[in-house]
Amino acid sequence: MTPTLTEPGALSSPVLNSSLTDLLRRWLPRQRWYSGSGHPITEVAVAAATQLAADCFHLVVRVQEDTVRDAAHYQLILGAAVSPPPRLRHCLLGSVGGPAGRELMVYDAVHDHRTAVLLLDRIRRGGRTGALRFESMPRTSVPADLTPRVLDTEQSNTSIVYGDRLILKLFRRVQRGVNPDLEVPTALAKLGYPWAPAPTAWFCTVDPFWCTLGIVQPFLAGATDGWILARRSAAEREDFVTQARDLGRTTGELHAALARAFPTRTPSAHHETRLAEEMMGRLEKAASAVPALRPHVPGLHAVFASIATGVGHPPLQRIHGDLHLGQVLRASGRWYVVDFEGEPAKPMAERCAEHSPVRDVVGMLRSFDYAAHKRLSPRRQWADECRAAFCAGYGESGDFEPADLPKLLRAYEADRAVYEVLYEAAHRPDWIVIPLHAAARLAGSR
Ligand SMILES: Nc1ncnc2c1ncn2[C@@H]1O[C@H](COP(=O)(O)OP(=O)(O)O)[C@@H](O)[C@H]1O
Ligand SMILES: O=P(O)(O)O[C@H]1O[C@H](CO)[C@@H](O[C@H]2O[C@H](CO)[C@@H](O)[C@H](O)[C@H]2O)[C@H](O)[C@H]1O
Repeated sequence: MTPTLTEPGALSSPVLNSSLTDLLRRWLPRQRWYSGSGHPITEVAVAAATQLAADCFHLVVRVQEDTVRDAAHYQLILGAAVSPPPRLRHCLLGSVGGPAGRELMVYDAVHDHRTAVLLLDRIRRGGRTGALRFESMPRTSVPADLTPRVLDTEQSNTSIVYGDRLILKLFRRVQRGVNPDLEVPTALAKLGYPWAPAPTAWFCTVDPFWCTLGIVQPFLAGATDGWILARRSAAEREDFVTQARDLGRTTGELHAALARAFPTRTPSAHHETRLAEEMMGRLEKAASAVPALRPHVPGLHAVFASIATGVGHPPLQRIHGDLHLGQVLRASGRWYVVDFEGEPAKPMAERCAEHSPVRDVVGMLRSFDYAAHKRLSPRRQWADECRAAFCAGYGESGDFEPADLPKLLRAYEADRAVYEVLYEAAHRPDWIVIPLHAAARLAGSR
């Protein structure tokens, strides 16, 4: 019989635990979805473990980084075997000492199709396994026997597509509470809003705290994401104005639906002063982490200061929170919006709070800028046309005309570019030139 990670006491044995956490300390920072600060990891600990199968464990691990105040938690599903099949070679973490002195190879079992099948089956049946809770929407059912494939797109989490009918997103960095990617589309579906796939099922844990771990939605087969479409169009010098205007309209409609589904708030008298201070604070932090941003600090400060005296602000409301071309899918001549998780690096409470809808507008404006950047394709005019068309479309269905709020738009765009500088520094240093270029433009340095 194959010894496994799950033999009684094996995972909790100090030997295995320490060799597993040593492996994790090296493996985690290399994962695309790891959202560390760049500081060295000082401690990794298994915060909760649930056995899913004889050779497969669901784990929540706590990761503490040097000089970072709060530890982060990540969801992992790990398998272990004395000699895993070659198809799992690409997702091996390394070996740990197993029971009876035998070496076990540990792998990221999310990439094992047996685990993917097991997970969907577990979700389909509902109920509990240890600390895990599996739930479905009333009057929905999850089909059985769908063939899984792990998506290989660039993403912050890990998604598995089942038979081109369902998509399961497994959140990697998890935070206490309901994830807005479950909360928001569920509330939109209750209103009958059709342009965000409605969750079919989900699962959560109660250990080490209550949090959403994964959601299942219908898969929009044949859909293409906006980033691919826009990049293709920019590279081939094709017109994207009609799609951009339609996307603006979709964003305005989305905000109108969100304002019906959740409370809205009139900004206080001091809102813009506080907002300008927050933006300056984020800029200071980013500039101390990324020296290349420093020359633009005075110019960006002036941009933020320009809103501090009050420029008139639309009501605050729930928003998408991380809207860009990769979050919209074109299917049957319509745009659909996905991924309501917000900026993954922000604390959950902040992501679930009311914000300015202008933030989503500039998210998309920045995305057109990315798609047309000369590193990718030299088309400034293409971006300007798309940005104008998007704003015009937004004005047709949203509560305000973006073009009427130039100072606010510029300040929010600069704030988003500052976020992107940090994001690229952490994940794609080769791309940092794109938001740095925007920071320079917005600061008036070029
Ligand atoms: N319902 C869906 N139908 C088809 N494709 C989807 C669906 N939801 C997400 N995707 C695809 O999966 C990718 C990653 O999903 P997303 O929710 O953005 O994950 P992450 O938060 O990890 O970045 C998207 O860019 C999109 O291409
Ligand atoms: O993984 P998420 O989709 O939640 O968002 C994160 O990753 C995005 C990149 O995959 C990042 O978006 C940035 O790059 C895009 C092109 O790849 C561009 O269209 C966006 O405008 C730009 O912000 C996003 O910021 C980040 O939160």
